[in-house]
Amino acid sequence: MRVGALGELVRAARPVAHRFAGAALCGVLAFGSGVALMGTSGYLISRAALRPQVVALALAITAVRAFSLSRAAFRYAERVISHDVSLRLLRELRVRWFRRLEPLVPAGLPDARSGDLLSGFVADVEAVQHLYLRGFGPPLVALTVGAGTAAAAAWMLPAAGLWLALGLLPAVLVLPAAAVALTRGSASRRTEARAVRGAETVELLHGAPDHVAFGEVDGQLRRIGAADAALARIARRDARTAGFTSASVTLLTAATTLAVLVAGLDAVHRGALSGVLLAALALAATAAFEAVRPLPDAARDLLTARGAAARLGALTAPPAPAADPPRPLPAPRGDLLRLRGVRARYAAGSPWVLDGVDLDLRPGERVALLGPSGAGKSTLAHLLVRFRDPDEGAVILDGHDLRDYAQDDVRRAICLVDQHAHLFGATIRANVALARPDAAEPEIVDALRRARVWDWISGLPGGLDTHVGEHGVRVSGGQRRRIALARAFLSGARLLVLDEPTAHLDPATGRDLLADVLGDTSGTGVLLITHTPPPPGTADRILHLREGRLQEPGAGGGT
Ligand SMILES: Nc1ncnc2c1ncn2[C@@H]1O[C@H](COP(=O)(O)OP(=O)(O)OP(=O)(O)O)[C@@H](O)[C@H]1O
Repeated sequence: MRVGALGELVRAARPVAHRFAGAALCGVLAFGSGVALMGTSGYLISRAALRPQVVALALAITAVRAFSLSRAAFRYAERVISHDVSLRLLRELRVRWFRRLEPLVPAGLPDARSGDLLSGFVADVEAVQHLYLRGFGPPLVALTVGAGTAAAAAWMLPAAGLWLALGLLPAVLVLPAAAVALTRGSASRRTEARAVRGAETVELLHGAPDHVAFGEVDGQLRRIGAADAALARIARRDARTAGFTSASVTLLTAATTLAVLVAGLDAVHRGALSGVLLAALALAATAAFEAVRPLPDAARDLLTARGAAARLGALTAPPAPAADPPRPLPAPRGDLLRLRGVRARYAAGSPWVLDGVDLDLRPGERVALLGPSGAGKSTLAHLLVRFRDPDEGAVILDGHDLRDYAQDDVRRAICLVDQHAHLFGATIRANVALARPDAAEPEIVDALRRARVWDWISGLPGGLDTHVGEHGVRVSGGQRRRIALARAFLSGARLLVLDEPTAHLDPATGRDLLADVLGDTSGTGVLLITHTPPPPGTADRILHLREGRLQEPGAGGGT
């Protein structure tokens, strides 16, 4: 793993480091109690077989009781603390990665498919979370308990300690290395296969009508099936590896116990070890392997977490297309907007989409921006809400460059209703109130009325509380646009940028809507992006975007 990525992940865990240490300590005490329980039990049974006075067994009986209770108590505590750490880390990591991803999203993640993002991002964040509890925790516990048990065994009988150490070493070093070697490629292949399956499934769901219309459902299902089969193959291979390492640990346990037993028997015959300690030694050796059993899985989890961290790093590596200044200016009112010599393009060396745009939008002015498809109208709109910044020139709001304000403040002053305005899978009320969560119902109704959609909503059985479905699938394209428009009206922004608000509307409703939007006398400025000229007399100015520049054919409603 890159040191940077690992270092960052360790830093992210700093707030829960003491809890992690607590979980590891409880783990050590639980496994330690298990070893001690087995050892004292062996001693107790051997000693009891010699039929001493009960009082001579009292200490061993108490110790067995104490260790059986402490093992359960520490195991319980370890589980509670480690789950708590796990959930806290998950929250910390989700927020951390989401914060990184969020600034990249407005300008789009052109290389990512949404299904990939959905399955890959979530799974990767969860895998990184396991780095600590499954990747770092078990080795810490195993090393402490293994070394402690070997040392205790050596204290009783050096040969037993040596055999135990020799048996534990392959379980600590060789088997985890073998697990990593056998599954090296599978962690990334599994994530890729999962991402492909997620992407293809989302593709099937989103494109269902087109798949059905063009008879492509079977083809799409085959692609999902192939991704699923690839996942199953990887899972079978992983299961074989897990079976191999688990069986190997069992074999090592049996062989080491046998070796300790033989060494112990020899020592008993030589009189170097009391016979009642023989069973204690052998059983403690068996118990010590319980602590090292999770190590091969831990090594695989480390590998998976490493890959996940690398993918998350790569996904969020591109610099954000717009960033907040270190000390933002106070929020602008959003009165006067100026563009000066604005040039923008999507890649260095590619043609300029905007090539020297100058524009003044005075308070309350209503301007229509026309241009053929691909002329750069949406690109211009994105510059106004800082989804991206101009490559050259400046967008100036209330006398200051947009880049001197916090992005959120700019978006409160200038509200964009994008071509692809999104409706969330919630009620109409929630979708509109998103712009101003404290808005009263009459304000929401008023916004919907201005967007010319209230008549339809008021006739619905659920009214404002009608659910629009995921991505607004239960409402028509035109209704979706108008609900999004109502959201912009409710926002209270001083300048609205409306990208094709009349798409999907019948000509009469479209005309009425434009007349309402442009005829608004509340002082809100409007930049209307459209392919078709607005009704005569409604816009203060009509501008044309051609070859990256704005041209003004004349004031008024005609073109
Ligand atoms: N994310 C992007 N990456 C690369 N090129 C892009 C990107 N977005 C837009 N473009 C290109 O920039 C040009 C302008 O696109 P833009 O969406 O601004 O045009 P538009 O005038 O809004 O078109 P329409 O009226 O069809 O919506 C197009 O040639 C388009 O292919």
